[in-house]
Amino acid sequence: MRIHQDGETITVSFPKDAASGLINNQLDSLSLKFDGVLENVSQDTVYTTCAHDAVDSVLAGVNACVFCYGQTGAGKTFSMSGDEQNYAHRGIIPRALHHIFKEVDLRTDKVYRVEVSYMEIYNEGLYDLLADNPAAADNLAILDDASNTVVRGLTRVEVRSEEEALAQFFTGEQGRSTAVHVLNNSSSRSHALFSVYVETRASAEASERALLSKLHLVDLAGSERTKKTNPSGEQLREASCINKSLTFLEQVVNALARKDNHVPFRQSKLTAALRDALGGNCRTVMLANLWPEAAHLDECVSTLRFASRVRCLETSAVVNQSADPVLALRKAERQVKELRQELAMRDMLSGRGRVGYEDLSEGEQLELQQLVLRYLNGSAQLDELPMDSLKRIKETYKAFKAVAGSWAAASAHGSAHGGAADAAAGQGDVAEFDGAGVGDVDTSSSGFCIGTAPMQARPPASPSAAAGRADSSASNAAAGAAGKPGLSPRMAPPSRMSMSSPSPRTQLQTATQQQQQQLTRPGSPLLQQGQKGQLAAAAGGAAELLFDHNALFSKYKHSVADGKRQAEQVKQQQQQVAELKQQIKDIGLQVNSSKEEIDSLSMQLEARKAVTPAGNRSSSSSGGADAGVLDNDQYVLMQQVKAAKARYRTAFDSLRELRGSLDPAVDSLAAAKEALLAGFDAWLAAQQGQQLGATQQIAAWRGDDEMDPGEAFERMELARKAAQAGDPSSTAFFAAASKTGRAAVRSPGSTMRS
Ligand SMILES: Nc1ncnc2c1ncn2[C@@H]1O[C@H](COP(=O)(O)OP(=O)(O)OP(=O)(O)O)[C@@H](O)[C@H]1O
Repeated sequence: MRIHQDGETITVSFPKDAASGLINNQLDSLSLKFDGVLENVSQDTVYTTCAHDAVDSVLAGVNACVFCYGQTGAGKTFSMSGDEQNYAHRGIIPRALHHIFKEVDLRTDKVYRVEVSYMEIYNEGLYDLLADNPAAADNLAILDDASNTVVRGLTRVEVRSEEEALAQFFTGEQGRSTAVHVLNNSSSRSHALFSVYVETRASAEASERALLSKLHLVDLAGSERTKKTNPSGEQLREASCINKSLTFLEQVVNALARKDNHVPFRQSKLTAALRDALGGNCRTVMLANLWPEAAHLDECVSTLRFASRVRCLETSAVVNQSADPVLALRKAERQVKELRQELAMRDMLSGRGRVGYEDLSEGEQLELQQLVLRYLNGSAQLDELPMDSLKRIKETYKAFKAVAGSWAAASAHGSAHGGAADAAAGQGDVAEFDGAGVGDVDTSSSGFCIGTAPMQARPPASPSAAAGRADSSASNAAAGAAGKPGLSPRMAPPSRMSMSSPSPRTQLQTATQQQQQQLTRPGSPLLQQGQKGQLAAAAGGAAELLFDHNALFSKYKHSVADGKRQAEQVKQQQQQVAELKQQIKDIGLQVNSSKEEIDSLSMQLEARKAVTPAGNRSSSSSGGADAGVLDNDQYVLMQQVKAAKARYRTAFDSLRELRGSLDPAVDSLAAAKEALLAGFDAWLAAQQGQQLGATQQIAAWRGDDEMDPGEAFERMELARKAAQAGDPSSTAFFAAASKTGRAAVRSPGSTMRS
C-alpha cells in the first residue's frame, strides 16, 4: 500500500496469486483518491484535519457528523475517544468538546445552550448511555421526517462547561459494550453516537432568533471476518449483527451514490440514525481507519472502496434557523410588552393617567379580594373598585369569583361540619339517650323545619366544637341558641340558623365574617401564597400562625410598628386618591353642566334673535339702528352666556389641575403599597429566618466555596496532572475523568450488555 506525494491518493498493489496461473484477470493494483491520507500523525493533527471544520460549522448553526469506519482493531475508538490514560492521546470527542466550550467562552456577544446525548446501537437495539434509569433507557425510537432525525426518549443533558460535557461523555463510555477477541482486546461491540446539540442566540433579548445545530460523533463497530476472530456464542451473534448493519450501511451509500428514488434507510437502526448525516442536512466527514498489514489487505481494500463511494455522496447542509415554539412564545411575550408600553404612552398623551394593564401580583390580588369583601359588606364604594382598564375589570371579576368560591366553600364546610357534628352528636346521643331523637324533623311546626332536641341534649364537648364556640360571632351565637345542639353554630348556613330570617345586610355581614374566617384558614383557595411549604417545616407553636399568609399580613399591618406606619400611609394615600377622584368627578359634573348651560343659553339667544319684533327689524333695516344692537332680553341672555362661559373656564381649569395632581397621588399610592409589601416580605423573611435551625444557618453561611481537605487534595491532584500534561487547559479533562472514575473503568473483558 503506497501513499502518493499529493497526500490524497492511495495505491494498493496485489501480489500475484501463483495458483491462478500466469495469464489471469486478477487486478494487480487499485488507486483511489481521497480528501487526505494521514499516516503516523498525532491525534491533534487528526482532529485539526478531520473534525475542526465540522465543529466550527456546528457553532455556525450547521449540522455536522464525523464517523469512523474500518475493520476491527483498526483504531476507530482510538481516533474518536482516544486514550483516557494519556492526555496527549485524547480523541476527537474530548477535543471537540474543548473546542466548543472555548468558542462559547470567547463569543460573549452570543448566548449558547449546549446539550449532549450518548446512544449505543447494540444487536439492533438502541441504548441510552446517559439515562439515569438504564431499565427504561432502551425504550427509544428513531423518528424521521423529511428534514430531521430525532431519537424519541433519548436523554439530552444540558452541559455548561467542558468539564460537565466530558463528565457525561466519560459516564456514557463506562456503559459501552466491549469484548476481547484476537484482533482487539477491547473491541467495541456496538455503534456509538455521541451527539452535541448547540442552540445559539444573538443575545438574551433576541431570543426567538436561535440557530439549532447538532454534531454527531460516531464510532462504528468494526467489521470482522469471523474466520479471523473465531467468535462463538454471544460474540458470534454480535459479530453477525455488526456485519449485517454495516452491509445495510453500504447498501444505503450505494443507493445514495446511484441517486436511487428509494434509499433503504429504515433497514437498520444504524442507517435510520445516520439518515441526516448521509443524505440530508449535514456536513459529514468520514474517517476510514486502516490496518495496513498484508494480513488485512482485503479489509483495507473493502474499507477504501466504501470510503471512495461515501466521498461521492452529496449532502445539503444549511444553517438551521429555529422554529422552536418556546422561542416563538418568547417573541410573542416581547411583543406584548412593547404593546403595553405603547398603550401606556397613549394613555398618558390622552390624559387618562396611569392605567394598570399588568398582571396583579399575589399581594395585589389579595388586596383586591379584600376590597371586594369591603364592597360586599358595604364599607367600600363602587368607585373604589378598579375599572380603568379591561384587564383590571377582569381582575375584579376574578376577585369576586374567588370571594364567591371561598364563600361557597365556607358554606359547604359549614354544612359538612354540621353534618359531621350531627352524626357525632347523634352517635353520642344514641349511647346516652338510647335513641332519643336529636335532629328529628319536627312535623308539627310550620315554616322552616328544624330538629327538635330533647331537654337534656348538650353540644358535644369536642375541642373543635369548643373552638367553634370560642370564635363564633353574635349572630352565630343566636343561631346556636336556636339551632341544633350538635351543629357548630359558626359553620351553620344562615337559613338553618334561626327561625326568623335575618335581614340581607345581616346575612351579608355574617357571610362576610365566614368568608374572612375562610380566608384565614390554612388551605383556603385564596391563600396559595407559596409560603406554606417552608413554614410548615418550621417548628414551634407560633409557627401555626405562619401557615396563614393573610393572617400574617394582617398581623404585620396591625401589630408591627413598621407595618402599622406603612399601612397608615397606604390608607392616607388611598384617601387622598379617593378624594381627588371625587373632586374630579364633582368638577367634571360642573364642567358638563356649564357646557350644557352655555349651549342652552346660546340657543335661547339665537331663538330670541330670530323672533325679534318686526318693528325692530324694520328700524334696523331702515338704517336707523345698527344690526349689532340688541334688545334687552338678548342683552341679558348674552350676559348669562358670558357668565356661564367664565364658570366653564374656571371649572375646566380646576379639572385640569386636579387631573394633573391625580397621577402623582396614584404613584404615591402605588409606592406606599409597594413599600408595605416590601416591608411585609422583609418582616416575613426575618420571621422565617428566626425559625431556621442553627445547623441550617451555619450551613447557609459557609456557602459552597469552602473545600474540605479531600476536595482540596483533589484540586491539587488535578493541577499536578495538568502540569504534567504540559497543558493548563487539560484541567477539565482530568477533573471529569476523576469525577467519573474514568481511569478505573473499561477494563477489557466481556461484553457489558446482557
Ligand atoms: N494511532 C494509534 N496509536 C496508538 N495506538 C493505537 C492507534 N490506533 C489504535 N491503537 C490501539 O490499537 C488497539 C485497537 O484500537 P481500537 O480499539 O481503537 O480499534 P477499533 O477500530 O475501535 O476496533 P473495534 O472495531 O474492534 O472496536 C487499541 O489498543 C488502541 O489503543
